[in-house]
Amino acid sequence: MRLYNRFKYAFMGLRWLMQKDTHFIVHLVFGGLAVILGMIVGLDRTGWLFIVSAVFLVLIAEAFNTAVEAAVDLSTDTIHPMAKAAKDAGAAGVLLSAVYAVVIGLIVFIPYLI
Ligand SMILES: Nc1ncnc2c1ncn2[C@@H]1O[C@H](COP(=O)(O)OP(=O)(O)OP(=O)(O)O)[C@@H](O)[C@H]1O
Repeated sequence: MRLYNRFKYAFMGLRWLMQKDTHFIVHLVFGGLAVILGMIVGLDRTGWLFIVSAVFLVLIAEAFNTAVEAAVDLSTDTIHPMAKAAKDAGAAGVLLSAVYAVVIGLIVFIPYLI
């Protein structure tokens, strides 16, 4: 696939996530709030590295989880243990990334806020 097409389809995926996946929007809003808070408290270089990494990790996990959900829904419309396992594992990935982001947020921001 040509480089141009790869970017084109990736941006189509981003647009789809922003139109159809409310969880992705919620993560985007929280990520934006973390960035605004970072600007307000004047994060140092290391703080920005961790905050930006945590924000992107959550967005990436949500994007892959949504892809798994779409693929599962396409593959079956019946109740199946493997469909449940795939969706639950995807949700677990998002949960782990969100817990990581909260822990990083607390470690980075608490010293600035006290
Ligand atoms: N085909 C299926 N077979 C068995 N269990 C399923 C199936 N589809 C969904 N589930 C179960 O229901 C849960 C919720 O599924 P659902 O498709 O509503 O995803 P979701 O996490 O609510 O995502 P969204 O709200 O973005 O659609 C899954 O985590 C899984 O445990």
